[in-house]
Amino acid sequence: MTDPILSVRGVSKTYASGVHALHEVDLDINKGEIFALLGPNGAGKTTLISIICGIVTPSTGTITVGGCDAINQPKRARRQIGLVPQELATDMFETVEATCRFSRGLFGYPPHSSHIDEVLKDLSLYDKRKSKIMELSGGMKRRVLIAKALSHEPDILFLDEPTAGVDVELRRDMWKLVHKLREKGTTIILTTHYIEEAEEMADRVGVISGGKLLVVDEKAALMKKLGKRELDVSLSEAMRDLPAELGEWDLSLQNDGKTLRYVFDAQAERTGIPSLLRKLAELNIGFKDLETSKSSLEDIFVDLVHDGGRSQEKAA
Ligand SMILES: Nc1ncnc2c1ncn2[C@@H]1O[C@H](COP(=O)(O)OP(=O)(O)OP(=O)(O)O)[C@@H](O)[C@H]1O
Repeated sequence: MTDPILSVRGVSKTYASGVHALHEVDLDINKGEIFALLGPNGAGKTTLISIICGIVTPSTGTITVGGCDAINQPKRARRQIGLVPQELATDMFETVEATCRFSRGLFGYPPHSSHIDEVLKDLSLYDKRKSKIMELSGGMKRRVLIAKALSHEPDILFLDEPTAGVDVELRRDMWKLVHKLREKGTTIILTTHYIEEAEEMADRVGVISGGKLLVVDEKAALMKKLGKRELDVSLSEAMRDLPAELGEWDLSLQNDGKTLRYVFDAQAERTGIPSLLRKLAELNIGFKDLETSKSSLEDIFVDLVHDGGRSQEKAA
C-alpha cells in the first residue's frame, strides 16, 4: 500500500463562537482517487477543507499533504492543492485568461500558457478567454473557478459542492472533467449533499454529520448500505404490537400503529415484499394503501448517528 497523499489525524475545530465544527477527524486519501465527502448542511465539510487548505486553523490535530506538514508548512502544502470554493470570489473586471495566469503566479510558478490554454479548452472556456468574468453566465463563472484552481497544476483538487445550483449540462460536464482529471493522475476530493453525486463520481465516500466522520468506505459497499428503501403499509386497523410471525422482515409500527413500515434493500435480488404481503393476507391483516420511498440522506444520517458508526467498526 502506498502512502496516502493526504492524511488527516485527530483534527478538531471549535470556532471562536463556541461552535464545535469538527471532532477528532481521521482521514487518509489515496493518490489518484476520487473521494466524496457526503454530509448535510453544517456537517463540517467546508471547515475540514478550509483547514486542509490552510484557510482555517484547527484547534487540534495534524495534516500531511504529499509528505509535508500542512500546519507548519502551509505554503508548501497549499501549492499541491487546487481549491474550487462554493462561491465566486474573483475579480469580475479581469478576463478569464488573466485571472488564471494571476492565480498561477500567486503560487510562485512561472507562466505556462500552453497549460492554461489546455485547462480553458477542457472547461469549454477557451472561446471566452478574453471575456471579462462579469460578462459570463453563472455556469461559465463556475467553470472559471475550476480553471483558476487548476492553473498551478495541483496534485489534489478540492471541489466544494461542485454542482449545487448548476444545470444538468454543466453537472454532466463537471463529472466528465473530474474523470478526465483523474485519468491524468489528479486526486479529487469533493463535498456534496447528494448521494447521486457521490454515487456517480466517487471511488470512496466519507459520511460526515455533526462534525464527525461517521463512515468511510468504498462506494459500492456504502451505496449498498445507503440504498435502502421503505415500504409503508397503511393498515385497515391499527396494530399495537408486531405479530411474531412477521419476525423475519425488518418491520416497525409508525403513526400510532396505523402504518407498518418495512425497510428493505432495493438492490437485493429479493426485496421480500411479495412474501410479506402474502404473510399479511395469511394473518388476515388488511391494508388500504402501499407506498414506497427511498430513505433520505437525512434518514441515513439519523441511522448512522444513532448507530454511532458501530456497524462500521465491527466490519473493520
Ligand atoms: N467562520 C465560522 N465561525 C463560526 N462558526 C462557523 C464558521 N464557519 C462555519 N461555522 C459553523 O461550523 C459548522 C460547520 O460548518 P461548515 O460550513 O463546515 O459545514 P458544511 O458541511 O460545509 O455545510 P454546507 O453544506 O452548508 O456548506 C456549522 O455549524 C457552521 O455554522
